Amino acid sequence: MIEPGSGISSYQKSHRSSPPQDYDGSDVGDVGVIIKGRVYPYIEKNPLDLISLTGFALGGTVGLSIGLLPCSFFKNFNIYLVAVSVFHFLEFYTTAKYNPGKVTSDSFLFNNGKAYAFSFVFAVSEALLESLFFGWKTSFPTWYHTSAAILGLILMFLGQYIRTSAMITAGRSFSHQVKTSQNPDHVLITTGIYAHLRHPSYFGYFWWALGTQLWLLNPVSFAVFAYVLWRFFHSRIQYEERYLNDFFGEEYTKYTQRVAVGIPFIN
Ligand SMILES: C[S@@+](CC[C@H](N)C(=O)[O-])C[C@H]1O[C@@H](n2cnc3c(N)ncnc32)[C@H](O)[C@@H]1O
Repeated sequence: MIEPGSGISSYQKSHRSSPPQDYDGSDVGDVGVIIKGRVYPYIEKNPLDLISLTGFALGGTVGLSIGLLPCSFFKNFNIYLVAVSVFHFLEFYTTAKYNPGKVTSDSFLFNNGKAYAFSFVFAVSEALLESLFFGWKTSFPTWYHTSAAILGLILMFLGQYIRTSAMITAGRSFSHQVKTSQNPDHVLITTGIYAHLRHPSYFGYFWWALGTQLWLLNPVSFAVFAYVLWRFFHSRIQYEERYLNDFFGEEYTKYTQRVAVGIPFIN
């Protein structure tokens, strides 16, 4: 897990003996270093062998899922695997490009807790089991099966777009872990997608995840995801906003009065 900033820079922590002359000593956040005025990822938290293998596995999953589409009996499942792979790839890529001081191998967001892994296995199991036993899953017999799948696909595109836009807009103020102490480079973001949604990356993920279950025509997982994700984001937003109020005071309070969250029943 990423440690919160503690006043002494990550570079100083890891290179206590002799920093190079072009190191300007600034604390850029959690794990990055500044060399010649540019922020670089901290190498010890970015094992290149693991990162390249993860990239290969994600690319391989996309390639295989698309390549096997013609002989797949449940094509929505192949597209689902593509969407999940693209999601995990974009988590790392966007952090690496727009927030390099905080990128680590955890930025792929695979180590996201037991509940996350369990919900993936649950959704995949439901999709595959039902597709074996229920014809409606693969043949879309009525307009509402087709409409649910199309709505799911739209939510997946929209949710992914909004989540990635949020990470790009927030830049160095974004972190996968909620900050409980303010880093020197943490500024309040209220522009771009944050002018329309108060927690766009949560909004994006919430609707993306529900979209995947509509696309898979997974009624049980859809209900479970809706309940679990709503509860998770409800408490996470309350927790996160306590610290944002501490960091930014009245400016943040005014922002919360002006901009909504966009997840039902979360104010
Ligand atoms: C996983 S990011 C999620 C950001 C935001 N909740 C969202 O959904 O787009 C969590 C970090 O973002 C920071 N954060 C949330 N909203 C912010 C804002 N409007 N400006 C700056 N930082 C923000 C929090 O302090 C937290 O450490």
